[in-house]
Amino acid sequence: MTHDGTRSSPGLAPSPSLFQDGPRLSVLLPVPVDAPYDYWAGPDLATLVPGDVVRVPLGQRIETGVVWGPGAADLPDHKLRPVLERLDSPPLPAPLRALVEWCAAYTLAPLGQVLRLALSVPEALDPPRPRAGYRAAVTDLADVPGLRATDARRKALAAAAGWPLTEPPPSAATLARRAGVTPAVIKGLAEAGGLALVPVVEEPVVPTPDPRRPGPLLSPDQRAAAGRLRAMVGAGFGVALLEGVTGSGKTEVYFEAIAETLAAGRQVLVLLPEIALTARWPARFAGRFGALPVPWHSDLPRSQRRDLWRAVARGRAPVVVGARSALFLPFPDLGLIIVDEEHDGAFKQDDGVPYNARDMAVVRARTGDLPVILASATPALETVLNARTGRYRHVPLPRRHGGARLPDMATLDLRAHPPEKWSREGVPAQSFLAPPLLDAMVETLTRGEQTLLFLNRRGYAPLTLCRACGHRLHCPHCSAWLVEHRHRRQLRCHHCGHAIPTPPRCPMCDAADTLAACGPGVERLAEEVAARFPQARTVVAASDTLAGPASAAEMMERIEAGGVDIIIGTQVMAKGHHFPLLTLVGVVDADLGLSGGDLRAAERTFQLLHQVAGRAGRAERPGRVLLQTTDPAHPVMRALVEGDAERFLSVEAETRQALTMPPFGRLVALIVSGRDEDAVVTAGRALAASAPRVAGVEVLGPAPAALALLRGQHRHRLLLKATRDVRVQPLVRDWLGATTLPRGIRVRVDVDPYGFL
Ligand SMILES: Nc1ncnc2c1ncn2[C@@H]1O[C@H](COP(=O)(O)OP(=O)(O)OP(=O)(O)O)[C@@H](O)[C@H]1O
Ligand SMILES: [Zn+2]
Repeated sequence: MTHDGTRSSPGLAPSPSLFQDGPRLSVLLPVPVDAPYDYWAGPDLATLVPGDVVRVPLGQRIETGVVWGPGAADLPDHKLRPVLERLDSPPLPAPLRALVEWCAAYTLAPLGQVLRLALSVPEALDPPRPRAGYRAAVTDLADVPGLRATDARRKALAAAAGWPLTEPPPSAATLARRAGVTPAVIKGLAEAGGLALVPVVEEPVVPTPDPRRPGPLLSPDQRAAAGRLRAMVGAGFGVALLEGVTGSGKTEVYFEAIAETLAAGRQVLVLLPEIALTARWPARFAGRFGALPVPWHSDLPRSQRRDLWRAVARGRAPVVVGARSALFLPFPDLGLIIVDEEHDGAFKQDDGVPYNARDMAVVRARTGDLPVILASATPALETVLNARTGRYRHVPLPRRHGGARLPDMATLDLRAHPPEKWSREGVPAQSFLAPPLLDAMVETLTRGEQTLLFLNRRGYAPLTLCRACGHRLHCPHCSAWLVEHRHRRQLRCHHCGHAIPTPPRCPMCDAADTLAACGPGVERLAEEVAARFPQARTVVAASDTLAGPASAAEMMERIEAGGVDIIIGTQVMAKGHHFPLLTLVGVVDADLGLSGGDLRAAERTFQLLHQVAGRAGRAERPGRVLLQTTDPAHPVMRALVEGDAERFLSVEAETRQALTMPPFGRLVALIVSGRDEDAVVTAGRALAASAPRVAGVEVLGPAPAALALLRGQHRHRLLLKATRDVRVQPLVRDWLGATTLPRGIRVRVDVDPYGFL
């Protein structure tokens, strides 16, 4: 992991005048190419500078690209094609171009493909299309020849004449509403010449947060932390790890650094995992600064993204809060980056360019010479080590705000306390809640407090099995079981989305009524809770049961206001939320994330469960957490119960060091995929045979990937493991460059792989 600020960044060297050697320059196109192409600028375009957005011919097409630098001169003059035009968009800022270069060099993705992340909304580069506005063309209707002065027309003209000059001329609909007439009246009057049609280019209105609004009174701990973060603003590149226990007020503290940056007139970027579902963050920000931040994520409508992209590029968006892709927005004057929940795996992008937004945020901070704050209650091991070695400033918040205590954690051994069946219409049904957890739920309900049952599994049951023949229903395109979603009466693949209606008979042996659900998902848990606590107000919160950000926010408000007794939730409930009445957290299957060969399985489970536990007892009432497990002695369970993150991380670090695993070593995964399994195996073996033989480098595999079949593609994996001093990128580049792949076979490179799918 190299998000440590040690490598030099390409592209930051001052670019010489582009036209030193004649009007030749290079243009990078957002297509999968490794380098920019040369073009000729012509006398009209002699003022082009790097970053300018231009249109150029490419083959038979016209493409939009970015002026990257002087030409490479590897093409004779007469073959050069001309730049067609420069678009009226601010140049892509130099620090962003440097990030694009860095990201491509690090991830080995084609340079043009990374540029595409920065030009994610191409229509934002087109000149904004004007809309029709109407203003009065006459002072009196009598001045319009041949027009009958009706009451409606009079009202329309009066409304247009009275429109404030400080505001853009209104649309037909707006003016009609103001005048109390139909839009047809407005249009008719315009045709007759009583109103003039004017083109109006409307800039989206981005509200301005006010940094001078007073924040809450900070505790001495918080004040000290905020002071250190404030001091970093304006002082150039620096990384701080803001490590605060759950409920310690990390958000309030980094808000102070945001205030400092805004007061200096610079922009702020806040990266959050799963933005759509943490809809409370913008409201909280607005509470502090009196205006909403600009949101950025893939669920926004395209037209809105176009407007926001433009606003950011023109420096008119003071604060952007977004998912990882917000990192590639063209901020002209970024002054601070915050990565909240920095340990979250959602910052790693798995398809397209496989980058980790947390690491790239550090790179962006360096290319822009600005500070970045990584906030977490359970920072990633690599971040902790960077803080320990002093590479990052460590800013701790050791206590919960307002004297709230951290919750009491205990394991609940499922072998000693097996769940007891409950009765569904007289038929015994399997239970997933052990008696001590049920007792705790009863106590909590009696006190009028809330329970969160945490189970990180969507749907009704993760596996459906035929009791007659033993057949397991799996996805035809993936090596994965189909997950039952009982509400929708479907079985779905959570990897490719394949869905079938729940079959009435076994598709293998055709027996009727033999298909049985195995294991719990949140829907199945909800069924048990409804039967055992019929009076309780229960909600299920999972990414597929929340209809969108608005309904998620509505549910969170209801929970906060005490309108819910029992919450059954997946990881969307794990972080960020602050529910004062929530005092009991039951983790239904604490062992769930620990199986599988994932390098970070233990670390991730620890982080996730710690986060979930942190939802309990955040206000006056103390909280309690019960972890249902079959292995209470597991180091993760012990670290959680003993509240000893430090020791857990030390053990984890020792283990990884012994195995030269990240962050003590480097990993690059190569996924070989194709429709024909034999061809995939052969290509995998050929790659292994030509693997680099260098000291400190080891190549493992090929072996079937954990998802050996995904969307109909067979997948085998090779893993290159190297000591930290090895620069893996040139090795992998040469290795793949020397290999010719048979048709239909693809190799996907993933530097610092996260998921081990
Ligand atoms: N100084 C303060 N004055 C008033 N309220 C505060 C103060 N500090 C924190 N709080 C409140 O305490 C709660 C927890 O704070 P916050 O959400 O910032 O903590 P956090 O460390 O980000 O929590 P987590 O990591 O668990 O999400 C919030 O409701 C916040 O408004
Ligand atoms: Zn599938």
